[in-house]
Amino acid sequence: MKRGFEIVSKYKDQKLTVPYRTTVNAAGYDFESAVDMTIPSIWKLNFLKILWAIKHGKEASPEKIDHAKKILKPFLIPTGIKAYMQPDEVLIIANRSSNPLKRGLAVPNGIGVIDADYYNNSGNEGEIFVQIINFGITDIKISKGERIAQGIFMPYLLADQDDHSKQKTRHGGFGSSGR
Ligand SMILES: O=c1ccn([C@H]2C[C@H](O)[C@@H](COP(=O)(O)OP(=O)(O)OP(=O)(O)O)O2)c(=O)[nH]1
Ligand SMILES: [Mg+2]
Repeated sequence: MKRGFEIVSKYKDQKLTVPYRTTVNAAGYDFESAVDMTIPSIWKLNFLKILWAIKHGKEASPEKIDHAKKILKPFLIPTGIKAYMQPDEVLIIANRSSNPLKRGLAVPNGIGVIDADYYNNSGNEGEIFVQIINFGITDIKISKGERIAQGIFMPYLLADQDDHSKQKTRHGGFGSSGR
């Protein structure tokens, strides 16, 4: 077992498909969305943010601010997939090139870096999410089973100055190691 994909336990009975390549020499394994979801247009989201700020201004309570942050956050599409690989390998998540052209969907982090130690981490079992922003003017519906991004396994190199004392055990993703 060198590298590959598994379905995370939360989705085990939901008939998900593990990522697959669609042509003989494709570098990327296509990932499908694990859920139906709508990605609202960023224009609409920003408009809502402005309305919200005008309404609540500085007087908003911390609870209200938390609520607003929740509904206005960038969208993470769950894939229900985790990836195992060798310790000196990484899985790069890249957008499909058709997404910006046809649907106005971009990956705001440019590429996603899925670390080998993300697999089976204690926080979220290593579920891979695709961060997506809809820069178009209409909301976009994503259906369960629709291909949304692709993952490419790569080897990575260490620097001469690599400092073990800075390295902790991973317990999640998306800022789990702090700011
Ligand atoms: O598009 C992405 C990018 C990252 N991740 C997961 C896997 C990765 O191993 C982990 C951490 O990613 P990264 O190091 O890029 O983010 P961070 O903001 O530095 O978070 P952390 O503090 O958890 O390292 O989040 C995803 O599921 N999808
Ligand atoms: Mg990190």
